[in-house]
Amino acid sequence: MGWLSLRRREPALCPSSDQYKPVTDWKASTEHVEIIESDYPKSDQMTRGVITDDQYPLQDVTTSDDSLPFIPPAIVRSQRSQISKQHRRIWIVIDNVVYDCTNFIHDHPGGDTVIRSFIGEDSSWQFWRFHSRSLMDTFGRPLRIGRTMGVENRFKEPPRYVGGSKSRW
Ligand code: HEM
Repeated sequence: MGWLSLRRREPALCPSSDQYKPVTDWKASTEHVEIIESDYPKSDQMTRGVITDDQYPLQDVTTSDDSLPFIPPAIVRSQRSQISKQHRRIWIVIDNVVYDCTNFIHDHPGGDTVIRSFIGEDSSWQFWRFHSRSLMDTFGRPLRIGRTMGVENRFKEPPRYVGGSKSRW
């Protein structure tokens, strides 16, 4: 992995004319190489999308969001395409925190369909339309399994108009 840049060679002396002649060919050189840990699940996880309970356990409610273990976005998203119900984890993302609703979904007062429609996706703004912070602390916090980055919301949040000006809340 790295940046590949096209760098122009230094002008070469042309023996016939004793003048510098611009060289027009371009040489590719690797300017910066860095090894980063792959964001992608290992190939067997990628094809099967199978996550076991003990791989990403529920986290203690006293753990701060910042200290939660990082779950690569590709692993979070892979739950969406996991068709085997037996292996599918019902993970949703709210404000870059991953919640495992696999067991909770059956008790969700808003029904299971809404949560199911966000498996492996961000549902932040939709969540905050129906739940308060204290509700999140009581019912959501115990479902946290990790934090992530770059998992997107499929829907653009419609603007809210408060007192004549646009507001998110
Ligand atoms: C961490 C995940 C979630 C938790 C812990 C959770 C928890 C709850 C709780 C406790 C209620 C009852 C609220 C009350 O009685 O005032 C509720 C209602 C509801 N939830 Fe969730 N929820 C979650 C995710 C979602 C998501 C992703 C949606 C999708 C938008 C959603 C939509 C709703 C709806 C529509 C209701 C019914 C609201 C009403 O009847 O006024 N929830 N949820």
